[in-house]
Amino acid sequence: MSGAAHNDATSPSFFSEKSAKIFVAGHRGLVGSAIVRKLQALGFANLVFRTHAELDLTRQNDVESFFAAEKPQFVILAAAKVGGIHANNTYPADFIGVNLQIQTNVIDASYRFGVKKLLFLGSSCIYPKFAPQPIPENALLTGPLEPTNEWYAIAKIAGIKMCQAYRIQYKWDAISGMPTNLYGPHDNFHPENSHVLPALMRRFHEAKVNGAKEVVVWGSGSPLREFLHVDDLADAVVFLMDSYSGLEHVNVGSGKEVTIKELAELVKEVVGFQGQLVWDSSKPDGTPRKLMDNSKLAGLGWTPKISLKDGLVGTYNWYLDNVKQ
Ligand SMILES: NC(=O)C1=CN([C@@H]2O[C@H](COP(=O)(O)OP(=O)(O)OC[C@H]3O[C@@H](n4cnc5c(N)ncnc54)[C@H](OP(=O)(O)O)[C@@H]3O)[C@@H](O)[C@H]2O)C=CC1
Ligand SMILES: C[C@H]1O[C@H](OP(=O)(O)OP(=O)(O)OC[C@H]2O[C@@H](n3cnc4c(=O)[nH]c(N)nc43)[C@H](O)[C@@H]2O)[C@@H](O)[C@@H](O)C1=O
Repeated sequence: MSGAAHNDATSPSFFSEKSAKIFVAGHRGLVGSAIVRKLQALGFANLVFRTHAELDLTRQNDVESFFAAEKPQFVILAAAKVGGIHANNTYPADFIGVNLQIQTNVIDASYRFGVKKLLFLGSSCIYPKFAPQPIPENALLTGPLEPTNEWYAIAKIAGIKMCQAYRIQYKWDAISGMPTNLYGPHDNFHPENSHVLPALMRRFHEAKVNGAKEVVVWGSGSPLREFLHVDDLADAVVFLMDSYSGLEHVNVGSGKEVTIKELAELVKEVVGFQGQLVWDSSKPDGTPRKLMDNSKLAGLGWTPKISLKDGLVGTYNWYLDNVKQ
């Protein structure tokens, strides 16, 4: 599917609108907080936020009242029900239901209350479990999904399609970015419900301070994952807000993959844990590989900057300053 045929729904340069009102939904999360840092660093001075407690985005009437009162000009949708493989597998109703509600309410209200441009965030899990590697954007809907995250993936696919439908029917500038696995400051370090990287960072840190000899790591260690620092993702998001107005979603990745075993060894080294890894094969591996084809974004002129090693060191320093007890 080509975006070019529907490139008629465009906005003036995002970067030239530094005083425009921008709603960053999910501004306290991993991604939302990085986008806020990036926008502030670029000089955007009219950002609007609501915490989950102030505005539950699953509540349609409250979302509409917010848009009617605030009338944002741009929306970056980084609010979602998010979690790692265990959370996705354990709470399927939340992952499909909450995400469909949030994105439907925010996308529809954005259109109806005059937002110029919206960016929706999906995830690399939208692609079939056995998609060609690296995965091009047009692999979407070409095969069965990975069962551990199909509920979340279906919601995210619906979000992409809703943006496309509003773009086609209303000539409205809604775009979608598909990030790979992310990490960085303000990640969720929950022992069970988080993603692998923060989970291991916490587990190795706690083992180091408690003098434990072993740390348990889930699965076989053989799955491959592509990791991108969230500050690179935020840079890509503002780049897309400025440079892209197409129908098709855009992959956002680092282009580099590691096995979970290699990741575990790297996190162990950064944290300084001296003991052994023990593999818990009762836990699911999930999809075997999901390296994204980033050539579309590279062709538009964007590439990532932060290496996994540098990103891990920075994230561990942030963890030491902000999370550990
Ligand atoms: N983390 C990752 O590896 C990846 C993330 N993404 C995408 O990036 C986006 C952001 O993810 P990430 O930052 O990691 O997630 P986080 O869980 O860190 O942040 C999500 C944010 O959404 C808010 N939120 C959740 N539910 C509601 C609600 N009902 N009403 C209002 N706010 C709500 C949360 O607030 P509260 O905590 O108070 O509930 C939180 O601030 C998501 O769309 C996700 O799919 C894509 C690929 C990978
Ligand atoms: C971003 C992405 O995130 C999720 O998909 P995932 O990539 O499978 O995510 P994950 O980070 O949880 O696991 C990656 C791998 O790592 C292994 N693993 C080892 N030890 C731990 C561990 O301690 N915790 C976790 N969570 N995983 C571990 C784990 O068994 C798996 O093989 C989706 O739900 C999906 O919806 C999505 O979009």
